[in-house]
Amino acid sequence: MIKNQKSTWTTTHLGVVVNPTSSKGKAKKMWPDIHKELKKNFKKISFYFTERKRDGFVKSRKLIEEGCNTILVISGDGLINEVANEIIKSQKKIALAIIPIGTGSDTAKPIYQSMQAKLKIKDFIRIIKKGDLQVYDVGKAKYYTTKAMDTREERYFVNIASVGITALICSKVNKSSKKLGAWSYAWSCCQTTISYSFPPTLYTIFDQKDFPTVENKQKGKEEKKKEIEIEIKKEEEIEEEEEEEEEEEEKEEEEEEEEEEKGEEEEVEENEKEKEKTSQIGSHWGMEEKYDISPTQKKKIALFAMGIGTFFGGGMMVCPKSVVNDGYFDCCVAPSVSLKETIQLMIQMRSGSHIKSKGVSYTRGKGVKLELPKSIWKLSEKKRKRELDSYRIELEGEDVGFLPAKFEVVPKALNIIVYKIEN
Ligand SMILES: Nc1ncnc2c1ncn2[C@@H]1O[C@H](COP(=O)(O)OP(=O)(O)OP(=O)(O)O)[C@@H](O)[C@H]1O
Repeated sequence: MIKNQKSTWTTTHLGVVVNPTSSKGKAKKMWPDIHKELKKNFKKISFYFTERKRDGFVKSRKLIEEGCNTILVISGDGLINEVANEIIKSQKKIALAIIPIGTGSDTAKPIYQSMQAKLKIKDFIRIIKKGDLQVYDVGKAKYYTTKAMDTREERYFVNIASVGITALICSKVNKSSKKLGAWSYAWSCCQTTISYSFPPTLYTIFDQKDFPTVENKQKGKEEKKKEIEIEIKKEEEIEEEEEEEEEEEEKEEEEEEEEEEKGEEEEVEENEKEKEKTSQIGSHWGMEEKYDISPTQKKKIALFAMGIGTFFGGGMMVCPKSVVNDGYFDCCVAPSVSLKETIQLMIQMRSGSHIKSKGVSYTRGKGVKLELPKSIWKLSEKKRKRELDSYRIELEGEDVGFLPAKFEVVPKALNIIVYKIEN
């Protein structure tokens, strides 16, 4: 959903970034026709083709330096994210325009949702020239880029960030050739759902604001707090049991392989040191001082999604109530359930009806902190790295890193040229 906050924008110098590999080369094929139309409508145009992954950052920086006041992305969600990051970082008023030619193209869906017919190149160019500008909030994510947790990165997102099964699916889709187009998601979805381990995750929502549902109104604040406390206790009991099991497993392994024993002990010591390092960083996220904190919850989750926008995974309405400039993330937390229920949940996501399902929590917040359970540090490095696959983060469909991580809303940070129904 988009709340009306529009102004009109005149493009004086148009910059264009094209991903020639997007949607199996569709953007490259369409470029000569698009370029011809652009030349008819804009006096000054600069354009670049991206040559490799992350090249969108470099090419959009060049366009900003050349003085473009609108940058048009001809591609899918991944390149939109790269260009949006450079526009935000430049702190200049530069409009983002999109011709969505991606496998998923989820970011652009709400922008063009009110259009009934399939858009033609001429339609997109007319929209860009008309320049109806919509101000958007963006999310700012900070996370580890490696499983070794030696490097961190900060990156903005315009649409959705998620952790859990979806992030693992994204990593698999992006490693695949995407030959199957939209079916790539479905195929990786099936493979991942069958093997996913639903690890316990700690999450804290800052400045939480629940949606005014009948259920939420009836529950007093105290009652809710009690519920959470009970839940945390239950989860702690589960984790204690799991820890015991893991310890037993480790012991067995140690007995079997005396050689490995020494190495493992050293590793655990190393892990403890790393844990200290990581949790120290975790305690200095700088969120606690800034916002009201809701109690940290520990749950085995299938998914935690934060949305400025609505869609992910090639058309799934994971955050159906999101408003792009209300200053909040919509936060959707789906619990760990059976394989059958997980598939049902994914089907419901196509219409957004999953938010009414039992166990799904749907709320809003200005910030989110997601952390690893302590038990992960008791695992050997090999096992821990394997387990970290379930703690991946995806932004705009790009598999970018791992927990622990923090996410904050940056209000009204980006201007996008959108479609507007003509009166
Ligand atoms: N020339 C290139 N060669 C290889 N990868 C590229 C190239 N240009 C861009 N990329 C990378 O391709 C990835 C996917 O791009 P993009 O998201 O735009 O297309 P898509 O995957 O078809 O669409 P969607 O994300 O909507 O499914 C991005 O990570 C981007 O950095």
